[in-house]
Amino acid sequence: MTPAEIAPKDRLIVALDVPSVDAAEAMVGRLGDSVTFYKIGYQLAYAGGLPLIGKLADKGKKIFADLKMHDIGNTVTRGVESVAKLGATFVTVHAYPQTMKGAVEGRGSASLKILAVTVLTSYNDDDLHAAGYRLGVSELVEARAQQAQVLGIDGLVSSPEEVGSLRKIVGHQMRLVTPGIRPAGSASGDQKRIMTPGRAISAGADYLVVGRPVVEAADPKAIAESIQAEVAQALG
Ligand SMILES: O=c1ccn([C@@H]2O[C@H](COP(=O)(O)O)[C@@H](O)[C@H]2O)c(=O)[nH]1
Repeated sequence: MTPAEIAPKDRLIVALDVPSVDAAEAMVGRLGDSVTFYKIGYQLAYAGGLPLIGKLADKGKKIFADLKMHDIGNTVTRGVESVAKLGATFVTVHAYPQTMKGAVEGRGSASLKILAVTVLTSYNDDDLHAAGYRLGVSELVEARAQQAQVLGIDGLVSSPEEVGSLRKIVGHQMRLVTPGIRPAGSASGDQKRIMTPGRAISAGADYLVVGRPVVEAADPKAIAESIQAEVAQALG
């Protein structure tokens, strides 16, 4: 599927950042047919949420397993081989060369797509320097994107702020998936590189990941639908 063929509604990925499988199933029930794509990350995965991948996939939903793997190459390869059997559409690894190489090997010819997390959206230049990096956010994101492309990674996770420069590097061959999305007026929380849904799509993002603004809303379905409407408007 080319990016242009992705329906506006399918571009919203709701992060099921909730404490239990029961809470996740209740949220999916409240969102109903409005939301087609879900992300399962640390909070739910470590609360027994991995079997939900197959369960939701059987109901026609797409699942992004945001496991952010990072280990020695062989362990990543074997981990990705296991995830490939769960029914997820995307899985994340951190964008380190050995890790990405191991992940591509583990994916083999499976339909699972590997996304490399470039620089977490809660980081700015100061955070990177404090962690011992010489490069700033934009330089590190670009360097990692180039490595990811050479290694055969399917897509990149970055903030929407980097999407314009990433498109110039990777063209339309790789999916660009952006957390750090905040509808106008919503709290940024710990996110430091943020954008509204409409601006992120106009910048060239393929998918938007939204957690707290949806799952902590009084009416999650209404917020999800308003984000999808903003996406559709930005796509024209
Ligand atoms: O760089 C990254 C990579 C992953 N995430 C994940 O996305 C969601 C965002 O949730 P919000 O509540 O909308 O901030 C969350 O699950 C993160 O683990 C990210 O934010 N940044």
